[in-house]
Amino acid sequence: MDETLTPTSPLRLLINGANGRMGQALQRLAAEQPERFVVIGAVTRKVGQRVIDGVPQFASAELAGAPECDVVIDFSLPEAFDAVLAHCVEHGRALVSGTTGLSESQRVALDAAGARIPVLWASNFSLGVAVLADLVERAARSLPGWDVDIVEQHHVRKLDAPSGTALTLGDAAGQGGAVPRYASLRAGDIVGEHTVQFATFGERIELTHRATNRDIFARGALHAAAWLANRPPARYRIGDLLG
Ligand SMILES: NC(=O)C1=CN([C@@H]2O[C@H](COP(=O)(O)OP(=O)(O)OC[C@H]3O[C@@H](n4cnc5c(N)ncnc54)[C@H](OP(=O)(O)O)[C@@H]3O)[C@@H](O)[C@H]2O)C=CC1
Ligand SMILES: O=C(O)C1=N[C@H](C(=O)O)C[C@H](O)C1
Repeated sequence: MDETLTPTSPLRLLINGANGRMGQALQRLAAEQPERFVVIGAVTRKVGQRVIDGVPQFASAELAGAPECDVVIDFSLPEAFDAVLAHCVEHGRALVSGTTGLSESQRVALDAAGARIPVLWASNFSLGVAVLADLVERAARSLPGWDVDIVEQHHVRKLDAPSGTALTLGDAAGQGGAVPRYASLRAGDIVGEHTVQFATFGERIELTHRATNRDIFARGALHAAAWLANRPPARYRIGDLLG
């Protein structure tokens, strides 16, 4: 029988931070593709608010009681991260996380979890930023001695600064030998803008990514979940997903 014709069940997702901006976008986009995804649980501190039809809700404090799923998707805050990571490790569940502002010890725990579960964390799930990071590394390598500055702009409700993406772009510049500086602006409803500026006497290069809709991040995370399900335990990165 042609395996491409074998019907497959939709991927069962548990969403952590379900009432947040990203949590809501994830549930809406998953519901638009019922043949690919089913949200079997929304984990939230606010059970009963912004209920999405047919999605069972679970209190954040009772994460342990959440049902069996294929992948947990977490877009929350550092305060909520330890519990969701521990839950995934304890129950052997694959984890996709985009939560930024993690501490050094949380990053160490994330890396260590890769020995037990498939886990993919990324500061930015857009294709454009993945390409930008590559361009930044190449530019930094080609422009030794230039000043490298990263300017990020986000909506006023964003709590962490510099953004996770800015730090990722800074790491890319660092791979190319630069020592970047950061500037952060919080204004209005800006979804996310990152400029990496390379400057020297008499000339300047600016590489900019502008996100105009956070659905790009949610789509990327759903794509990552489908990719991660059933992979062996490891600490995966966005580059693994993109090839
Ligand atoms: N990697 C990427 O591509 C992207 C990453 N992000 C990151 O994702 C995260 C979420 O962003 P966004 O959705 O805009 O933020 P929101 O503030 O809208 O949502 C965060 C949610 O996390 C949950 N939460 C917060 N504190 C706690 C806590 N102490 N215990 C349990 N749950 C908690 C809440 O869910 P509830 O209300 O349901 O309880 C809250 O609504 C941020 O770290 C942001 O930087 C954002 C966009 C893209
Ligand atoms: O909080 C946000 O909104 C975003 N956070 C991520 C980050 O910290 O880089 C990704 C994106 O820029 C939106």
